[in-house]
Amino acid sequence: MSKACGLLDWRLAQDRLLAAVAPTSTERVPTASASGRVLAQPLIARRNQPATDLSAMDGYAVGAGDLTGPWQLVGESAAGHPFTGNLTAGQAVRISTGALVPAGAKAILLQENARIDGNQLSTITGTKAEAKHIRRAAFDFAAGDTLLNAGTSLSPAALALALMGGHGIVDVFRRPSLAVIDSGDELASDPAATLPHQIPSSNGPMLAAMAAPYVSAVERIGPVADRKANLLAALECASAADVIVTSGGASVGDHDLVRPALEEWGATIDFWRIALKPGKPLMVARRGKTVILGLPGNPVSSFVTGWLFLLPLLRRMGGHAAPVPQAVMRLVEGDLPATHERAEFLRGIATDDAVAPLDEQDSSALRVLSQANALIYRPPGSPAHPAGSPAPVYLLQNGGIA
Ligand SMILES: Nc1nc2c(c(=O)[nH]1)N[C@H]1C(S)=C(S)[C@@H](COP(=O)(O)OP(=O)(O)OC[C@H]3O[C@@H](n4cnc5c(N)ncnc54)[C@H](O)[C@@H]3O)O[C@H]1N2
Ligand code: MOO
Repeated sequence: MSKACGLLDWRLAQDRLLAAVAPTSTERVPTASASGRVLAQPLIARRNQPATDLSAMDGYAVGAGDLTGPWQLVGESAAGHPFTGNLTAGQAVRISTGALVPAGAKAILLQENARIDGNQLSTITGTKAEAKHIRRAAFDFAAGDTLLNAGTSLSPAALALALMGGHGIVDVFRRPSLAVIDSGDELASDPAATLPHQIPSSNGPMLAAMAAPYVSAVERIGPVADRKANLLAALECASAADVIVTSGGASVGDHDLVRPALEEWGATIDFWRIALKPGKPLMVARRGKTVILGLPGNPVSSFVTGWLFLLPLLRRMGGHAAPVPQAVMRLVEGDLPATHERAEFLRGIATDDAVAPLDEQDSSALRVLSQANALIYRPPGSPAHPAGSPAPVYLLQNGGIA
């Protein structure tokens, strides 16, 4: 735990948020459209793969005996059109990749090594038919094998595996619904018509885009004026959502009304303000089954807290077994200053073995955030970090989860 006075350690805050939620219900969806959905049950193979021995190459399946031939051609086994006879010694059939290896066949002669003369098949000198070109029945998996565990998110490969395992429909967790509220008198909804005292309201669309893979629906509300009555009306409008996320108005200023509005709305504040930079004014509250995340308004603070709290929350509610981002180690190209009471997530550009911190680390600097592909993690109370030594880094492209 950090030494921050009055500020909650960000990992404890994350644990506390996630410990209080669980997936609620499941649904059955066609596997082909279940990309990114999370399995509610272990996926057990319903079939052997492959179901029978198959050829791995185009060529000729040959019967028992001398693997250098010659053989007599007696038919063809094409993909989807098996040869139904039984090959005896000295016999062969034309075979294509993926076609069923006929009964009695012992090896495959590659097409490139074959010489054909009428019905007669022989090998090019120095070559022979080989058993290694046969894919054995059930070599990939057998009926009854556990292919994927509950809590696994269906990657494109896992989705293909589920189909190959005989599952046209999968049991998955329902995803939560989300409402996103932007608040602040200075926010303009039309970025092309922004007056000098205004700024475009970018957090809501950013958070909605980040959350999109993990939610059943997103409703965007606002921008909402800095008046408690308006915030109360916005919360009421969002009340059917499983998760409500607000941005802005979370700090200590006179116009930071999210906390009083939540309290008046009947929500219980779980915690407010954590030892995190950027992202100190994070607030977590509940009303009934609804979880409310109050994120800071600064765009980078909103992004970082969205990434560290909102996305893990949505993943956990959607049944994901590993909802939090995982760090990798990279050598830092450049000195980093000491940190104080707050843990810091610095924007950087990571390559295969190194990470370069970006110059501008202001919590409103969107240009640098959009250039970054990684967040460099600096624990609270860290001494200055010398260039060339390793630090934990969270890669942003894949949500930090391999
Ligand atoms: N006296 C103190 N002042 C501040 C503290 C503090 O502890 N004491 N904390 C600072 C920190 S850290 C942060 S982070 C910010 C967060 O403040 P709020 O969550 O109350 O956010 P706002 O004041 O409403 O806005 C901050 C900044 O972000 C812009 N913003 C807000 N909403 C959006 C949006 N939807 N899209 C784009 N940009 C948005 C807003 O215009 C402000 O520029 O407080 C510090 N202050
Ligand atoms: O926490 Mo604020 O998010 O440092 O800018």
